[in-house]
Amino acid sequence: MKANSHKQTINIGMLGLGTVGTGVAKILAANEHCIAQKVGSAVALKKVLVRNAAKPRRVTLDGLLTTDPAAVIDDPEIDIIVELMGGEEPAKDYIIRALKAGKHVVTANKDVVARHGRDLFAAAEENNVDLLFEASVGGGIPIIRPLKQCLAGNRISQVMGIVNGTTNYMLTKMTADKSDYEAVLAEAQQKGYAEADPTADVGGFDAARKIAILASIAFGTRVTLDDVYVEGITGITPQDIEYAGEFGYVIKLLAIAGETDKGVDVRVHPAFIAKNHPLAAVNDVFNAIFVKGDAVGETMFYGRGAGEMPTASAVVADIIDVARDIQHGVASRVLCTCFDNKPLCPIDKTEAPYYIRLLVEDKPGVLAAIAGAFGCQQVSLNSVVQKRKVDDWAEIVLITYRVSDANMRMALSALGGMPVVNKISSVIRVVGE
Ligand SMILES: NC(=O)C1=CN([C@@H]2O[C@H](COP(=O)(O)OP(=O)(O)OC[C@H]3O[C@@H](n4cnc5c(N)ncnc54)[C@H](OP(=O)(O)O)[C@@H]3O)[C@@H](O)[C@H]2O)C=CC1
Ligand SMILES: N[C@@H](CC=O)C(=O)O
Ligand code: NA
Repeated sequence: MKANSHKQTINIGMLGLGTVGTGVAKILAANEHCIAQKVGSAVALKKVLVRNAAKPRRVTLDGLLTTDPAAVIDDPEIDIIVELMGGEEPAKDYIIRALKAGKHVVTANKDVVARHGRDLFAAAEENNVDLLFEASVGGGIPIIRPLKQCLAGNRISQVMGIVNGTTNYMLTKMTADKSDYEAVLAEAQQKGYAEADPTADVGGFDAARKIAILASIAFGTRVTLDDVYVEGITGITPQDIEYAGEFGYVIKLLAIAGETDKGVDVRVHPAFIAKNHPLAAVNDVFNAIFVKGDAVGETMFYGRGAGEMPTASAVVADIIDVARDIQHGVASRVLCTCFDNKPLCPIDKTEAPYYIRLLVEDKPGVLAAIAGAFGCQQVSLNSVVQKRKVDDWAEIVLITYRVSDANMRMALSALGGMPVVNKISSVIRVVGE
């Protein structure tokens, strides 16, 4: 340890005291002694920015709350800014201001990292400070640090998993208890899993931000939110969940990134996944991320992907890492790792088997006509089921063999134009076959 850089107390300025901020304050207080042992000095909250200072809080932080961002960011005694406000602005502005003021930054904000990572890392590098964001993906699961450090000797070929706790909680309850969509979303919000605007969760954008961050690190090329193909779970119905079960699958919202010969494939969409696949057993708020490397082979990271204490666990670990760097007089050791500029694989070049549910006229020859429309686009049918009627229409459910997204779109467009087809109710990819 460099004697001249040793500090008695490392001061934290926190921006935000909501679900995660409250967890961080609790851990810093409860584990004060062992954190101090690990760092070699005290680590203390000095100021906390909130929007509404009069709001009741679940932690007592007498005299620390402020509604003035400058009182935190510009305080010369604050060493580390911990940003836990969420959203792109003003969070991005505050982070950049802090980095430019020579402060280290820890954030859980995937919105900012997924869209503005390049600017943030440039500012951190220019000012020779740390920028850590372990909580931004997978909540309490270690995944950023493993990818950047523990697996740094590998060429990573695939990262795939469940990275949104809210939707996994919802799909689990909708599958196991046949719970109503709106009711389970409200439960996930009440438990502190959902984003301030939960359309980011159910629309797939939260998972898209996370897979953009993971893909950037895994493949060493900048992937932003705008590069990710996104479908959420808003169209998933109890009928789809039931049919999935009958065919031997469960429905999960998957985030997938792979380096292929067509480019870097990065997408988020609901998927049928076989009941015996390890991801099928990842339930409730749990997340799991598979990473495949050329040396290590397959690894899987599993744990709670959202919620107060698991997320705060990752934030506090980052704070400890930065505090150790401060005590050792080092910084910005592992910043941006996007050394390449790789092309992206367009979604229409990806391939999968598909589950399709549609309503058609209930008369002879219709099934043959539908099979013919698929056949014209090289889509072969693996299984076809007709189980019930909806009003006067026959509900047909089918699973195709593997086909390109482009061919599937053309087949669906042809089907949509057929007079015997009333409605294409659902189209969901099958993954892991
Ligand atoms: N919740 C979770 O499970 C996880 C969250 N994250 C990320 O962590 C971050 C925080 O999430 P979470 O704790 O759930 O969010 P909350 O909405 O619970 O808390 C946000 C906090 O920030 C404060 N705040 C928001 N905007 C401003 C502003 N403009 N000026 C001052 N204060 C502001 C709020 O103040 P006030 O209290 O006065 O309203 C509140 O204390 C987000 O980036 C989120 O994506 C990451 C992983 C998991
Ligand atoms: N809303 C997010 C919170 C953690 O990132 C989720 O549900 O996973
Ligand atoms: Na994490």
